[in-house]
Amino acid sequence: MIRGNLEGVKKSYINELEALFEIDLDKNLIISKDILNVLSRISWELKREISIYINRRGKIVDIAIGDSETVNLEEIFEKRKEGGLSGIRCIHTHPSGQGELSVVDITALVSLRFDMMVAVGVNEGKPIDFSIGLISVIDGMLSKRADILGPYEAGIIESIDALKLIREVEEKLEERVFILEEKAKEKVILVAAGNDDLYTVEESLEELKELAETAGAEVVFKLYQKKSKIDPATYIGSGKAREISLLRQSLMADAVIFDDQLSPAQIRNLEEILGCKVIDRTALILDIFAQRAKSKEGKLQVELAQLKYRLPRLTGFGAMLSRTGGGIGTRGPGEKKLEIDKRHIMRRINDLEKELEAVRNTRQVQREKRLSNEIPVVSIVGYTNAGKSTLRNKLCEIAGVDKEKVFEANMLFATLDTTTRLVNLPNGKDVLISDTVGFIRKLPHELVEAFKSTLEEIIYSDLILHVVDASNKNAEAQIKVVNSVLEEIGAGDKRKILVLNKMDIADCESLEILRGKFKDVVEISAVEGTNLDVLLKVIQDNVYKDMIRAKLLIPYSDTKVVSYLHQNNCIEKEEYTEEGILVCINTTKDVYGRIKEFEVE
Ligand SMILES: Nc1nc2c(ncn2[C@@H]2O[C@H](COP(=O)(O)OP(=O)(O)OP(=O)(O)O)[C@@H](O)[C@H]2O)c(=O)[nH]1
Ligand SMILES: [Mg+2]
Repeated sequence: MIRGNLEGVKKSYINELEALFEIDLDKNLIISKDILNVLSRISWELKREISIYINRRGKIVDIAIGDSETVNLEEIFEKRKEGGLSGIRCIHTHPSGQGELSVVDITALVSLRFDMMVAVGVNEGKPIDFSIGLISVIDGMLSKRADILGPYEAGIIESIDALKLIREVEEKLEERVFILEEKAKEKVILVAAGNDDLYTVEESLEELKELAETAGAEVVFKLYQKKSKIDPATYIGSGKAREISLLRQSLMADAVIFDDQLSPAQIRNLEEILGCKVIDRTALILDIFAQRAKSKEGKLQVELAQLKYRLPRLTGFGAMLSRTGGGIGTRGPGEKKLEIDKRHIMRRINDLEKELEAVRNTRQVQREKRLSNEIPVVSIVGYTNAGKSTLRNKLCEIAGVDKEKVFEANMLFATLDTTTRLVNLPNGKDVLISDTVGFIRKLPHELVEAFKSTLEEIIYSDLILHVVDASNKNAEAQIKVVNSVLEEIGAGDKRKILVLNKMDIADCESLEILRGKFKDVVEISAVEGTNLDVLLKVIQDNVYKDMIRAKLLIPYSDTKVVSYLHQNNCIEKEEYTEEGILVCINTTKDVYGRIKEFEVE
């Protein structure tokens, strides 16, 4: 619909202007010459200004006849970032006038935060010249002033890259907009598609909602499409995408989050259609990890994963958004901003890999030291929020040798760094218990890869405690996910104990089902400390399963061996005789293997 002062305007002109809505402009152009010619001719005939409003995708969103003051512009605006540009540019004619911006034009520009304001001088029905106004950025914020380019000759209008000019403004804004976004929660729409697998689509969306909220977003709508075939271009069908686009505008959402990993092309296409930031499940999880990572190693790993994820996605619109977007899906580790230059990124990836390699070597050394101590290592693994950290802390509380606590919280991925503590078993022997990062369905491959050095701890452990939130209705599916991640990292064959946690709040029915499906489970409540003595005993039985009892005679020239045995806490009796020290030990195969030459009957 054409708006404004239509009094006495011939129907043919209206029709001609209306036909312009059908044209898809090159989004980089301020406006095409063809359209400008039409506007100039009609404007000249009517002796009235004509304004045309174009969004970032090159779509004409409104056309108005008369002064810009006579139309309500607010209605056509897309909701954009607080403190940022509106996403709409305005091009208007000055019939029998100059292509210069008037005070009214500049006021409209700064108060409505247009991407740009362009005035075109028209004479004898033809465009003559034009000027461009862009809001000046002062101290990282949009000011009340404008920078004016031109006037230029109308003929060159197609040679100017409009998006480039807009981006330059936004780049200067970047920091401020980022801060503003951190305060205001981003409104997001969640979308899932596909068939039910382990989870139903609804359950999957529920989990995505928790993830989105963990990342700091506000979910304004959830929708799903049950579909067996995924559209290679747009993931969901393009009709559905257009539907979401309208929904997004009416709900004023800032981003749409998809419950899957999307290809770079899918993200680009969806951003085009939806006109907003598109975040996939991987980017979302990476974002949460970026917020959580505390240790140097954790940060390095997350940054590496993010860069590897972003590298193939740094083109076109996406690249621009990743610079100006801020907020969910684009947060970097720490305060650091990601650079868009691919070469920079490759270099950074290279450096990170080297740094991580060094960290990995240190871990290796620590591990070897630990192995030579022969203290068995027990890794606690499980789905995120299963209660791993709570259990580790509780075990330390009742049997710990050192007491430093691990962060536990009712949120996803509270723990990112593996932490290891010494716990004393009922038989007086020690085990090292390490808490690990939680697993999740569709764990991004980039993360598994980057977190290898942390996850390697699991491969080298003697026993795995697989903690399950028995109160979660998806417990069984979560068990499967954890098992498949364990397979993926090469820990599939490790000795495992299934620990059903949160017995205090689990309902009987689902417990029965779990008990029926999985044998040899230990049922506990980490919070209430129920059955932890049983768990410790089970750990002991497993870790010290292949214990060997032996009697040794160690000559006084080899007292080092005795200290070694002491270190490993395996001496049951010690007696000083004339020939040497007589000791009875109860120990693991490994320790036994090292000292068996001293065995006596
Ligand atoms: N009712 C009940 N709540 C529990 C129990 N164990 C843990 N929780 C709660 O579950 C939430 C998650 O506990 P965490 O120990 O942080 O879980 P986690 O597995 O370490 O989670 P991530 O580190 O995020 O992967 C917390 O709010 C705990 O208080 C339990 O036995 N019963
Ligand atoms: Mg934890």
